[in-house]
Amino acid sequence: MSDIRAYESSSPRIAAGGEGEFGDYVALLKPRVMSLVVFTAFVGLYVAPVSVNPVVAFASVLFIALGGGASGALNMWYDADIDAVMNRTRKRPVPAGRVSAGEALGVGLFLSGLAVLMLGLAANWFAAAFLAFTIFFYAVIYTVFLKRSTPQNIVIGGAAGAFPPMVGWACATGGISIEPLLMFALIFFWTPPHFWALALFMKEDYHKAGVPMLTVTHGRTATRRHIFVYTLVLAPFAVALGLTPVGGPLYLSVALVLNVLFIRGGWQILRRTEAQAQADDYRTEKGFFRLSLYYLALHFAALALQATVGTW
Ligand code: HEM
Ligand SMILES: CC(C)=CCC/C(C)=C/CC/C(C)=C/COP(=O)(O)OP(=O)(O)O
Repeated sequence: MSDIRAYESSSPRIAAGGEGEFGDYVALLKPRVMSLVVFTAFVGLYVAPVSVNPVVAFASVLFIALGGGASGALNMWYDADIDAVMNRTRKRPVPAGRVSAGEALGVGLFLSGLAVLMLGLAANWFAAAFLAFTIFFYAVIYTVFLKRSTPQNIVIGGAAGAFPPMVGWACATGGISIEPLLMFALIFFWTPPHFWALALFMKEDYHKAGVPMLTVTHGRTATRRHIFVYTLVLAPFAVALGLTPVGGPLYLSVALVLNVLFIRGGWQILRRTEAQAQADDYRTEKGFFRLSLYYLALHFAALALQATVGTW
């Protein structure tokens, strides 16, 4: 029996079905995380060198958002057993018994199908197929296979979160080129420091749930080293994007400042001892996690602004 089915049958409220309210179904779609995913998809579409009918653009972003949300519901269906154990996630609708696992699966599958179909009709079938692949990557490759089996889970799984700007670009152009590939690289190499910073101050959660996050398998010192190395690997991709046709002086200046700050943050994380971190309740690590969110949002905001005022 899979973990999730074992969990469902041991939980009568879940097996019997929940009494979810509208807000619970919205929570299934992980709206806060997806907001940044959707923003990167929008920017991918917006900066593409093809003018898109505003209605088509709006519909495309809406259906990408729906697909992203659907993949979140599928993740919550499969991960209900893990989510029930971790403090951060135990109040989610499925582990808390407000929505049944079956319902989460149904919502996830239905919205995935709807989003892919509608994106195909609104934009093009290449973009729709790419969206379908992205949902599959997050809900199946990351959630089902990688998350529980390897500390490289989020490194490889991070690709799912890095695809949306490519999907956005594909909506506008019907294809892919170097600019969306660099946007992909920007998110792909950003994800490990983003997540491992959080894992540093939430290690107990993952340990309890038996999820092989790097902090659990290799310890915090190794995780600190990994974070710093990724900030170094990330910077050239972020800056290189500014040298492509979607770049310009504004983006480049923002990227330079953000990458200096991010590398400095990674360096501070590296230099900290566990005793120091515990003494101030992981203040630096929490600050670095917050910085990671600004880092990505501001890169994409700068790209959009650059496209508005004019690129190279
Ligand atoms: C495999 C890749 C990733 C992992 C494992 C990961 C993990 C996490 C976790 C565990 C949180 C904690 C807070 C929460 O539950 O809300 C979080 C927060 C967040 N993540 Fe990620 N993340 C990943 C990729 C991404 C990507 C690609 C984006 C956007 C492009 C993103 C955007 C966010 C945002 C905006 C938050 C803050 C949510 C809030 O306000 O609470 N993450 N991430
Ligand atoms: C368009 C489309 C399909 C987008 C998908 C984008 C995507 C995969 C974003 C990654 C999101 C994310 C928060 C992963 C968290 O890992 P987790 O699920 O292990 O986190 P948890 O512990 O909070 O459940």
